[in-house]
Amino acid sequence: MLTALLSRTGTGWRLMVKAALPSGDSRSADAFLIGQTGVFALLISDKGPDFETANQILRHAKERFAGIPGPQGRSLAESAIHLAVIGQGAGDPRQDGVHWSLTESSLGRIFRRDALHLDKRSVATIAEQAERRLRGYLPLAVQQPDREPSTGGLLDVTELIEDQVGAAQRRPFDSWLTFLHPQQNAIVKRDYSGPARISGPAGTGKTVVALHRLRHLARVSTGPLLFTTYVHTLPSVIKTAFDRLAPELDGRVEFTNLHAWVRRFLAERDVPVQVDRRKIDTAFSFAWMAHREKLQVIEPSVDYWRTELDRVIKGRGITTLAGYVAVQRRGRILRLDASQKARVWNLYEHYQRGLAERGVHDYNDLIELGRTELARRPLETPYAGVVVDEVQDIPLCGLRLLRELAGDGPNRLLLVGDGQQQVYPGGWRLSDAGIPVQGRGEILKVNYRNRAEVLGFARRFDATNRVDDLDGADGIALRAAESASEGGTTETWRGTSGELPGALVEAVRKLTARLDHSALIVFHHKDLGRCVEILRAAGIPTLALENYTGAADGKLKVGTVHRAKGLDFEAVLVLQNTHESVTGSQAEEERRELRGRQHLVAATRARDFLWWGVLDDTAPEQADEPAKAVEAEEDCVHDMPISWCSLCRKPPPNVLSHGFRTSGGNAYHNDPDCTWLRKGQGRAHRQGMNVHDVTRLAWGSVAPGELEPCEFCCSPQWMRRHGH
Ligand SMILES: Nc1ncnc2c1ncn2[C@@H]1O[C@H](COP(=O)(O)OP(=O)(O)OP(=O)(O)O)[C@@H](O)[C@H]1O
Repeated sequence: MLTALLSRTGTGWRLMVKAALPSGDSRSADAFLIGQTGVFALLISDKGPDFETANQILRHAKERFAGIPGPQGRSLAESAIHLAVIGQGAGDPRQDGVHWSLTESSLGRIFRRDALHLDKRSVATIAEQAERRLRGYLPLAVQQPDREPSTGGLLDVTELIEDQVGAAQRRPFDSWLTFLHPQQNAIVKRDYSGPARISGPAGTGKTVVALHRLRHLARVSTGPLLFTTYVHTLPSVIKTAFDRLAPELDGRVEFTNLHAWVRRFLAERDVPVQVDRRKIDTAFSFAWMAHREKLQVIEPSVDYWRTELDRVIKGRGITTLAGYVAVQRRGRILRLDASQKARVWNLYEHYQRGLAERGVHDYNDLIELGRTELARRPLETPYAGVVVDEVQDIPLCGLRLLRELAGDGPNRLLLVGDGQQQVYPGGWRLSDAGIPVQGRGEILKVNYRNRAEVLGFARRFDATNRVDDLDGADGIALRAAESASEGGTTETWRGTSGELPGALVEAVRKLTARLDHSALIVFHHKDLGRCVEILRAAGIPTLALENYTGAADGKLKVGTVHRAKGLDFEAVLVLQNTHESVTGSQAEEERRELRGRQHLVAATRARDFLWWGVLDDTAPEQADEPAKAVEAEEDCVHDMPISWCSLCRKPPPNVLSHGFRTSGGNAYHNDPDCTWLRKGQGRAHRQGMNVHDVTRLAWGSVAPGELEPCEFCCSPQWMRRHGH
């Protein structure tokens, strides 16, 4: 056994062995092995230690290695220290999450190159410190023969192993796996008597700390653990990172998004639930048709009112008009008096009837069903800990559910997020959800992700925080974050749709980062379609962010900011579209705030390089060019239905062949037969336009009259801007 360990010292591993073996001291390790995969306290024993002994040996190891300084004022994290028991009778190598059980033949797991956490310099620094701190241990190493290319024996074997794992070896070191800021280190182990909150600006390591803490909780508790978030793409990427941090905890922590968790829970309990996006949209469209006139005089945007239903009324679990009248609508700038709220309530009731008639639930209903079921019969095996990341985007009803799921016990609930990065509308106070965090709020301030140049660029965005980061107290803005790394590059571009293909492809080609460590982020689906088409034509491989799991695949990641939040990439390209209405209304002010936060999120996804492109087709001299007219048609920025002819209730004409006519705020086809649908459908697909409802119509899932104009496209401003 010792020979096998000694042989590794020829490839940079450092070994320290107890001076007297057997020592009869069962509270400390027989040996320590330090290398690029971490620090291993080794116990040579055929019979695995009991839980208490294993913890004691680990504790001893952590005490000896605690606080070993690393780069940038950080110190060695406990997660870098492992206990491995090596003997004859080892079974499952990841037995109980506290120690690894290995035999001589499975010893190689320690040396696996797909889990490199430390560079060679850090290994040397830690070993030097360890030699000073570990009394009673002797450093041992093989004599290094002069390494001729033809040298035979042991080193050849290890070189062979290195060759086999060459690809994995080349990956960059994620130093967050082993070195944490003292404040981060403290949060990982802190005991919280109730729900706790980690806030702090983008890139300050909130998620990193949450993962270290999950690992810590897994070791000090026995129940299952849950990591959840609102975004459905994030959990799988975070799981990949967690597997690198704590490979021994395989399966102990569940990573899933909130809605997926509720769906699974309801399925297990045989609670019928029917969520159908199309039917939900249809129910809303009908309700809107019936009530829009009364609401448009307050605020013309259909989006605005849908958000009011989703995020305020249903998102906050309001079920009576009196409750709605009384509520403070956090995150909404436009004030509504009681009579205006009564009009909104009519819309809500109509919508609810629509859902019931169609036998469907929306996403808020799903959460409420989950809450009801949980109250009826709590979980048989409660979670030992629940971590909620990107908490700022979770609706209030979701927060309530998570609180009920986690319970009030110590260390049960950890809420992680940053109000400046809210990419969906709305707002809340933690106290609204009955979650008290006083005295258990942590704020991280050192940004480790973005190099100084990138951080400087992102700080320019005016991102108003509309959720409370510390239950009433203000959070820390990105402007106040400290920068941990120098350098970085930013580039900007501004141009028209016609110039975009050349500029975008050039920007991608110039990337020095690997394509799969890079991403393109946009803010609207139609820009996404446009960019993907450009990249496809240029032969650049892409992967939609919704399919990204953190695996390396050689492809550029592409998606909207909603899918990119919480992630980071070495290089990021962002495409902003200047097309925004300018009515100066309060609702628009809210949209502008939201956009500011979304811009901040997009910019802070970049570690080293940020390309910020601005698509601007509004230059007056270009307005009359025929080619631009097609672009104008594509310029509906909403995911809502595209414009409909007020006369025949069919989709809009292709502006080149038919054009619009407006009267009294309505839009009419110029084509008397309104044949746009038949002619335009294929074209719409090809152009990556907002074809959502064209397709719905073609599938027959809705009747023409059920759909509504996109208020943005049909707005007088839009018409004027595009010469209609
Ligand atoms: N202690 C650390 N040492 C080195 N790098 C770190 C450390 N903490 C965080 N980082 C780096 O910063 C990046 C951002 O960390 P993380 O995603 O946890 O930040 P965050 O605060 O959750 O960010 P956001 O709110 O923007 O999603 C990590 O991918 C990691 O590379």
